[in-house]
Amino acid sequence: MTSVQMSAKDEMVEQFLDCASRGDLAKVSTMISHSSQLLNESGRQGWTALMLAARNGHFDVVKALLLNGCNKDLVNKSGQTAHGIAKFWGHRHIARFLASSGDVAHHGILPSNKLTDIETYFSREYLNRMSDKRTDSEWLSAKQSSSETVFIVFHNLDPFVTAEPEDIRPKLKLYRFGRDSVKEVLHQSDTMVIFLGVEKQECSPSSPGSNEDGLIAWFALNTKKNPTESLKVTGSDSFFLSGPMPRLLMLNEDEAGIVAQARSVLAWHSRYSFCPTCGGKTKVDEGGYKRTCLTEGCRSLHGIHNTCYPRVDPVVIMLVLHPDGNQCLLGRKKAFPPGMFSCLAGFIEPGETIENAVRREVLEESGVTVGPVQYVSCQPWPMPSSLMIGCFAVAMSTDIKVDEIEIEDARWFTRQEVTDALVKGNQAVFFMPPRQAIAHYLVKHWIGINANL
Ligand SMILES: NC(=O)C1=CN([C@@H]2O[C@H](COP(=O)(O)OP(=O)(O)OC[C@H]3O[C@@H](n4cnc5c(N)ncnc54)[C@H](O)[C@@H]3O)[C@@H](O)[C@H]2O)C=CC1
Ligand SMILES: [Mg+2]
Ligand SMILES: [Mg+2]
Ligand SMILES: [Mg+2]
Ligand SMILES: [Zn+2]
Repeated sequence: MTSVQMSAKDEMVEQFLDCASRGDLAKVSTMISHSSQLLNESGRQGWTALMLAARNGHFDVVKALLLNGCNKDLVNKSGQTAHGIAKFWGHRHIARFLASSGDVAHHGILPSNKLTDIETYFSREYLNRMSDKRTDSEWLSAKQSSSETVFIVFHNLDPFVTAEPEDIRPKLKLYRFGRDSVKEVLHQSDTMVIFLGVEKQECSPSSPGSNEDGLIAWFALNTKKNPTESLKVTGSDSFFLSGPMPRLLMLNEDEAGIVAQARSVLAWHSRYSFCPTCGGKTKVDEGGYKRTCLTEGCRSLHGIHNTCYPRVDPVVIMLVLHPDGNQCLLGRKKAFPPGMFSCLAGFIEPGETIENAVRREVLEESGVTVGPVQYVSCQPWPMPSSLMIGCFAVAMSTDIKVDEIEIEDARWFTRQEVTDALVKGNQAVFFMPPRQAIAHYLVKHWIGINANL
């Protein structure tokens, strides 16, 4: 190696150590991404970047260095580790972090990556959406007139259901109408009709000859006026499932997914009557999955516009885990029923990754800094059209400062406390959202109870 190369390397190490010492996280991260060998380099007196960052209280830099795999056990010429240095200079969080869980990703704070398949309520796909058929208007109208087609009916976005008395836990079933029972409603001018899909072959073995392709199509209708009088209903215990939440959580699991799909699309139609680009009238296309502007020359008619398609709002919902691995962070929104605590959550903003949304929302709502984020599972939430993205997140700081506008209280709860809340129900000091909510799944998964139970 020539002396020029040597000095270039020395210069880079010096620059790297200087950035760590000053807490320049952006520069440190860029330099590591170019040369990970820098991580364990040392300068004067054997001080590494980790020691310098720990000395000067730069938590973010310490975190980044560790997450990138630097060795936290190195000692300088005075025999000090980064942990000893942080402790000596009074940076409590850093010392605690370095001591107990410095190498967070590998110290078992996050449950193992090997997740059993978590199937959340609203996520089961009972139907095959057959999106390729949405543009086949002939096929769609043939299916609408088929006697085997199933229609489900909503009134102001509330599904028409029937009680299943034979079940131990009372569950509601969607009332499945035939073509003739909804004929009148289908022809009313305020009725919105959308195509949902066809029954998967394994749940409806085709009976040859009964109809052309043997596929049983499902459609959903929504009306503004109460259509009860025009519907032909047999049996007595059937009704529109109206009232406050958690009414939609009372459906059987197979059909909850159908309602998630239908209700979100129907809610979109009920809210986006006019073209968001020009304010003009629109027509419904593609089996209800598109609204096309009727104004000639409207910009929304060229290219793909998200104003024309049903919306989905991504939300992060996260169980924040304490660096000690034994506590999790739960909070209370003012609107929650007294005594209920849940995971923190928030809408993902434009141009934001899932991980950054988790970090931002947790910091905004609780003042806690988050490091590693791990995706766990997700859940469609059709009130009206969120996708709840469930994650675990490891806390890098533990002091709580709630934002007070959104969250009225946030606390660390031990494994034992959340286990009691899930198992003991009313006798526990607090309670969690019902088992159908993804917050419940996340907590169960963390404490190692089968989340699908
Ligand atoms: N199942 C559970 O345990 C929990 C579920 N949630 C759900 O997660 C969702 C998001 O949580 P939040 O804490 O309310 O979010 P958040 O923390 O982002 O705050 C909500 C505020 O964000 C703004 N906002 C930004 N984008 C929005 C959008 N697309 N739609 C509506 N408001 C938007 C509004 O000002 C709103 O008041 C809500 O639908 C909530 O019901 C929230 C907490 C716990
Ligand atoms: Mg929130
Ligand atoms: Mg928020
Ligand atoms: Mg927000
Ligand atoms: Zn338009």
